[in-house]
Amino acid sequence: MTNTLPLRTLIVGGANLDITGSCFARFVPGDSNPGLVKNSAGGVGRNIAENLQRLGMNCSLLTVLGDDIGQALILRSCTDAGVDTGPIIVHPTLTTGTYMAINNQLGALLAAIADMAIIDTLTPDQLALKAAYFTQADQIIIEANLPENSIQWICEQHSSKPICADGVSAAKAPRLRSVLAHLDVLKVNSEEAAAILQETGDDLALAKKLHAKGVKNVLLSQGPQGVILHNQDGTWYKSAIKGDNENDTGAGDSLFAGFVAARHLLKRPADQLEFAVACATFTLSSTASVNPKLGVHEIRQLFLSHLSKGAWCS
Ligand SMILES: Nc1ncnc2c1ncn2[C@@H]1O[C@H](COP(=O)(O)OP(=O)(O)OP(=O)(O)O)[C@@H](O)[C@H]1O
Ligand SMILES: O=c1[nH]cc([C@@H]2O[C@H](CO)[C@@H](O)[C@H]2O)c(=O)[nH]1
Repeated sequence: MTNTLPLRTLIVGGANLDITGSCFARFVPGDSNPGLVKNSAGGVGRNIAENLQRLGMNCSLLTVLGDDIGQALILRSCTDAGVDTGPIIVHPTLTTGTYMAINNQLGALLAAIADMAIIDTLTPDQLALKAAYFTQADQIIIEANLPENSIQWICEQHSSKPICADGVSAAKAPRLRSVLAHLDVLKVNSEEAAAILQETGDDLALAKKLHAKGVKNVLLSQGPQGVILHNQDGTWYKSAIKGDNENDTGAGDSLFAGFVAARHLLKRPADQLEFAVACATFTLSSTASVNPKLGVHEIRQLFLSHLSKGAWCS
């Protein structure tokens, strides 16, 4: 099997400096907790780009960075992975997006703050300056960090290309509400699905409603429970894999990227979902927001050795 997917993918979205503090012992609110604080490159769009590139796709990242230390870290992370940074815009005064997360001693998120004012400058006018990257792309990935009018602009201008989207957070996911009918794949968790639909319900019911609103493939992640895929051909479930959980951050981004890549690597939806879950598990075992050791070969060896050769596309 070849591990190179020739598809040129343009990812438009956020890039952050992730500052993650993990407690050594039980978290005590209102006090200083001994622990480990780590900086890593993050942001949903950037994470997806790095994951996809490491899985063999040909990725360009369109985001906006400040002229600061975050820029250097993020550019290096992309370059190390092989992501094309050509479309990236540098803003002269605003600070690079920053995400500050506090994890408990098991690596699970307790609270986080996302300071991403800079991404509001990624307006349709700015995106239009990068027209060549949109034209060259075989598929486009967007996420809900983007301003709503930019999301709409991309979906209207490039409706002939497959567009996949990530809901990011319950606060931002509603920005995707008006473009659901344009989406080939939408990755959400339960809270994001409910926020888009403005109603609650069980996860399968939410996934079905998003599909009824025009999303072709709904990927609804359920944390430690696993994930649901729903499309016109049916519904698939995959349980999460229990493993060493170093850091929750980025598992969903890796799941999404794993699924997008797996659709070109594996024939059956059940296997594609299994590949995606394996990517999420692999990320959870890393202290960074993306596991730098990710690769198709690694996922295949560690998690999918039971699949026959015929399950793979080539
Ligand atoms: N505690 C866990 N144990 C095992 N697997 C997990 C755990 N938490 C998450 N996962 C895996 O990661 C996937 C994505 O997790 P989750 O549903 O929390 O995504 P998310 O809400 O988008 O998270 P994030 O915003 O941190 O990326 C799940 O579908 C599951 O496969
Ligand atoms: O509003 C946001 N919160 C968090 C993130 C990023 O999510 C990643 C984890 O899924 C993490 O890297 C953070 O920067 C974002 O891009 N926007």
